[in-house]
Amino acid sequence: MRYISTRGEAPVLAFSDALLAGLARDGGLYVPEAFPVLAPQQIAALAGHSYAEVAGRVIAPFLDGVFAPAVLAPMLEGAYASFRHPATTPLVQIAPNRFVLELFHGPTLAFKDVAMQLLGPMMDHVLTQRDQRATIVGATSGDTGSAAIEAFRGSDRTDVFILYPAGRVSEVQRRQMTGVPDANVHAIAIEGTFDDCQAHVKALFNNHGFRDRLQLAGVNSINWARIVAQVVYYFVAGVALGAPHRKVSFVVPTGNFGDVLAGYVAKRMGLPVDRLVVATNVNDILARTIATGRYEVTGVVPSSSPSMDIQVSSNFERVLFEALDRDAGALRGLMASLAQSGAFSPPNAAMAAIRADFDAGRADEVQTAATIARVRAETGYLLDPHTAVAVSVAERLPQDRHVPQVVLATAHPAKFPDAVARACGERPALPPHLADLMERPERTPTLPSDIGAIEAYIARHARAAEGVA
Ligand SMILES: Cc1ncc(COP(=O)(O)O)c(C=O)c1O
Ligand SMILES: N[C@@H](CCOP(=O)(O)O)C(=O)O
Repeated sequence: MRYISTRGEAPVLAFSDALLAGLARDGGLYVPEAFPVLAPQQIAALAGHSYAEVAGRVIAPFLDGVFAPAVLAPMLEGAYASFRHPATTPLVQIAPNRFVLELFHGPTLAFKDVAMQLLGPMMDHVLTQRDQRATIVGATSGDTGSAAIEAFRGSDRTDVFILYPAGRVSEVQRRQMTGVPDANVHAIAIEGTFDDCQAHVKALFNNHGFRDRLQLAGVNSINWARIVAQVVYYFVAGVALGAPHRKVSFVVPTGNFGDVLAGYVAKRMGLPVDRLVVATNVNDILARTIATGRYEVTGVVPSSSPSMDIQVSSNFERVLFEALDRDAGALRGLMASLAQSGAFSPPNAAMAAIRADFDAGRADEVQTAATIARVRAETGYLLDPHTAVAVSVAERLPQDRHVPQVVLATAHPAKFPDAVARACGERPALPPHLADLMERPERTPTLPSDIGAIEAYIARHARAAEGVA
């Protein structure tokens, strides 16, 4: 399996290079040359296996044989041993034919751990083989940052620089990043929005001199390995609910489009997915695009689901590439229009292709809070605000009673205690391993939203340019 850029002008890479590359050198995103397909018998045979075993079978076709089976199996076992639930990502029924897929049992209480706990050892393995260091740069609206820090803290091969929007993540999210003492971890507050942070990360990759000197690597969902690792839980949930013999729909709280893209990849790989529902908060660029056919960036509005306070949605580029029949030139045109005017309109045929797989909806702040309160009162289940956005959207869509609907529960409610308390009067407690989080000393510089200042900070603190000691 080789990896090509959505913009068609970057080198074709093997998996191990795509793993370390982050953004492609032409500004595009890496995708596999073709999607591997699992036959119905192979999908049926996933039933009854552990999460790590299913992961091995789903991920293997993407890996180019980079990891020998004797390396990959323990890597996967180790990654998912850090989860606090024996099923890793359990399904919980909350209504007739509606389930939540709990993705938050990892160390930092959000779905990002599912991929990041694997990305850490994968990168470490490749860097060790090459006797190389990397400088990891990432942007976060709250969850990617803590998951990446947890996965890479203390590593001698990597320094981690995470840009987060000052004052726009929850206190728990901030402290999970800033309360980590390891010297290779740098959580940097940026005076701007998540979109600013993400634009800066892309600018760092697009500065090829800086990128090569610091050996930059990315852990956002621009990294294809993040997407692949997330494909696994769609198979796990689908098989548990009857796939390949029965279709399943997924409702996905969405910001950067990485998670729902993983569902699309699962479908392309043969999982019988009926609908993929993109659920947004008031930052609804994706819901608007799917409704109107025009992708138009507006300002980011802070919400009670801050991890989805995103307007420039990176991975939409990957699905657009597919919808354009992989016409990289046409994609470059749309991206040039985005850069120039903050908007583009895909051709009608591309929008029709997108709508063939995706539905979309939005939930505002009142709907989100009301959903948390009502679901708690009616079922006893406590939703986090991101999951509540998706449940609210799911409840307002027509549902096929023959198709089970899975809502992805992307975060533990204890990450957002203030928003949950405002909604239903209860303040969820952090699990024991984070019980002292609020007392841990914080370490976080604040920088202006300025690429020069960010580059200078990273260059001063990264060890990659020095080589391996
Ligand atoms: C809790 C939570 N839910 C949903 C999302 C949206 O996921 P994606 O950006 O993959 O669309 C995020 C951030 O990515 C998140 O942290
Ligand atoms: N919601 C994310 C934003 C970054 O998304 P990613 O999937 O591209 O890493 C966050 O919580 O940081």
